[in-house]
Amino acid sequence: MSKVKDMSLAPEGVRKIEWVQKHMPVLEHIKEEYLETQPFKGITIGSCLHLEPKTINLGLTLMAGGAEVAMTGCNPLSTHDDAVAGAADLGLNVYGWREQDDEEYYQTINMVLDHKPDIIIDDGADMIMVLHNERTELLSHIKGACEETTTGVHRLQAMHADGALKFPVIAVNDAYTKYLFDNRYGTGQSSFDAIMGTTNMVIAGKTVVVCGYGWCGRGLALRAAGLGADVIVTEVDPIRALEARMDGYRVMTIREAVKQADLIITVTGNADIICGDDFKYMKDGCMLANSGHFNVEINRPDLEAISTEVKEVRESIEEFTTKDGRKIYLLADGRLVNLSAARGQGHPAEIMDMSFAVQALSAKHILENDLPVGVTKAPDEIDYNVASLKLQAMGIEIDSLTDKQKAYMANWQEGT
Ligand SMILES: NC(=O)c1ccc[n+]([C@@H]2O[C@H](COP(=O)([O-])OP(=O)(O)OC[C@H]3O[C@@H](n4cnc5c(N)ncnc54)[C@H](O)[C@@H]3O)[C@@H](O)[C@H]2O)c1
Ligand SMILES: N[C@@H](CCSC[C@H]1O[C@@H](n2cnc3c(=O)[nH]cnc32)[C@H](O)[C@@H]1O)C(=O)O
Repeated sequence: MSKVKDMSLAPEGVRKIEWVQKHMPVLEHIKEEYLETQPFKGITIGSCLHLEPKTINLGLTLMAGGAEVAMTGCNPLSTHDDAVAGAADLGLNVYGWREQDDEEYYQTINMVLDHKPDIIIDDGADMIMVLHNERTELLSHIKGACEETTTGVHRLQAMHADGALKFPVIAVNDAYTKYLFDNRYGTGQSSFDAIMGTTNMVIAGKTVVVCGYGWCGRGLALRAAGLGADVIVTEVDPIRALEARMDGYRVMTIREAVKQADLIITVTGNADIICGDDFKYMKDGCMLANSGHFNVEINRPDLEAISTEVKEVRESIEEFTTKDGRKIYLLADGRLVNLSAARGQGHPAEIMDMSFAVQALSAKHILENDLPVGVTKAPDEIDYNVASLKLQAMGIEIDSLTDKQKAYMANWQEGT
């Protein structure tokens, strides 16, 4: 069963799915293995992930392993209508379309839950919240869940600390083969890809402010510098601020940074990073984008409050005219720009290959192990397996420790 916008888009969706499959060798390897071993026979898996070709390929991998798969999106703007039509054609249960309102967004989450999943794969924890708040009759059926992103992991950890979480969760985000590549290089590349595609503007010579120097912020700052920008970082963590400075960026408060910015990108996972009077200090023409979470990092109501007019001047670009006559541009409604902008394609396939390989292996790990209620990291074996398969696919060989080296490293007596 499926609910999508337009099934006539299926052939184009299938073409796009086939393209990413050529660039997701680790997931394809797992798919072949699952086809033989059928680890999910009799199991239903429900997912709430950005619905686009790479995610559909994860769904197909789980289906190849014997699962009944039901999927919906984790963001009202990130669904690709052709990819979901293609997914429905290929036998997945898929519910979603681009530009959902809040009601439709939660309706389609509930449609997935109607399949009575044994395992949940979430991105941002919205599906897990619906399960705990509204669909409590399904809780005892759930064997466990996998969470894709930093903010989702934080929400679930907070939930567990309150004693509210009712099943085990694997923090897929916290796997090395996820955050070191997806959050850093994925967000760095796909955000600029979306910003440049949306605005058709140059980055070289601009002052770009990156708010938050976590894994995503590091990737964004690196790409901004590589594209020729003058990069400013804002932080609240003194260690990360120091690291940003020694990595070569200017570091200052947001109030100072907004005065100099041509482009500001928030990526903190926190709310109100740009709010209130910050908008009053911005230069005419300043552009704002968020690559973090939801649409709360840039406070849109505060920007509206100082504006006399708001209009869409180009796809995914709104122009706010302030009372003092400046123009400020907000991209993709302040939702994560790399996925929500009409031109946002999300991370490259080679990157999602690793993130989704960790998802596919973690789902199997939940089934095969009696995990405690709480949030745990994916086991190291999964990480090393994914990294080794990725290196192999890239044609890269590395050395192994000799017995003499192993003995040396285990020995505490040998000195200078
Ligand atoms: N766009 C994407 O595709 C994508 C990919 C991965 C993660 N994410 C999301 O991006 C966000 C960041 O993820 P991460 O892995 O980099 O997290 P992280 O925890 O590694 O980094 C977040 C950083 O933001 C800083 N911060 C918090 N409040 C701040 C404030 N008021 N001002 C300045 N800095 C502040 C923190 O100190 C921290 O260093 C999360 O919401 C995550 O879910 C998005
Ligand atoms: N529901 C939240 C989730 C934040 S998305 C952040 C996650 O998106 C994931 N992501 C980035 N690009 C893609 C993609 O192309 N396909 C599927 N997931 C992606 C990535 O792994 C990251 O952890 C929101 O919409 O605001």
